Amino acid sequence: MSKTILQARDVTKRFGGLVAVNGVSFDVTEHQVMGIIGPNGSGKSTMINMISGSFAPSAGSIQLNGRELAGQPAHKVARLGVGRTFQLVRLLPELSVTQNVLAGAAFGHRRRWGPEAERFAHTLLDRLGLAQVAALPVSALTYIDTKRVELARALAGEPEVLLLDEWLAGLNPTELSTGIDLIKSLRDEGRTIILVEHVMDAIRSLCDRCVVMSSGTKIAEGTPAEVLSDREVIRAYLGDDDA
Ligand SMILES: Nc1ncnc2c1ncn2[C@@H]1O[C@H](COP(=O)(O)OP(=O)(O)OP(=O)(O)O)[C@@H](O)[C@H]1O
Repeated sequence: MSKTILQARDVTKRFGGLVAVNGVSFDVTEHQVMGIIGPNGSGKSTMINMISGSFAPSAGSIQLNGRELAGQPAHKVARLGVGRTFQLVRLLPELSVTQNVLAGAAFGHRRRWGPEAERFAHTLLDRLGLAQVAALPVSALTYIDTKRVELARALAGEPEVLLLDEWLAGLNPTELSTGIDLIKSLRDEGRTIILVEHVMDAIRSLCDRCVVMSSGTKIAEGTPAEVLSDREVIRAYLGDDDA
């Protein structure tokens, strides 16, 4: 049986009177790609932000390999083994691609500095198709390349779990198929990934399992085929009249 890497139990987040995430539980096993899907405002990003330590849960537990993440600050969570990309790219635009990736290596799960970090960064840049632009400032890159750098920065810390928050958003159809292939190649390497995504083709082709959220609550969990044919899920996406 596969080993559970991340365990979320009864996780709740309140913003004042609003319950953005309401008692959500799920497990992610080693080498699994878990999708968190649901309509706009259903609590997906809030869930990711709690796993990565950007927000402390109001209640519940999130464990990585048995260690509690809930309430830990983001830099500690990164050290413990959670790497992430952001919905809106967060890089240091004036620094070069390589320097951004080195920052990821220094502050990630397995700390690396100096020549060792440089070697590792260059391997990653090659791997992600960024070797040609390694010396350029991030501000000079195309949009998909900034997304690649975000991924390289997250991978440079060698996370045990990689969180992708709408990494494919904003890509044109050609870039989208390149982006899906890139995430597929990460999956094929055996990485453990949690991704929030709206692109259904990506969910179908990338995810082993999905958690579906609606109004902060988990309404379904299963393979993409199972959840996308679930009546309650269809109702949540399309509204009552269409279900
Ligand atoms: N920092 C915050 N303060 C107050 N309310 C927030 C905050 N962050 C999120 N919310 C609210 O929590 C709810 C869930 O938002 P969240 O961004 O998690 O949804 P989502 O499923 O990721 O949406 P989308 O698909 O549009 O990105 C929304 O009602 C949102 O307005």
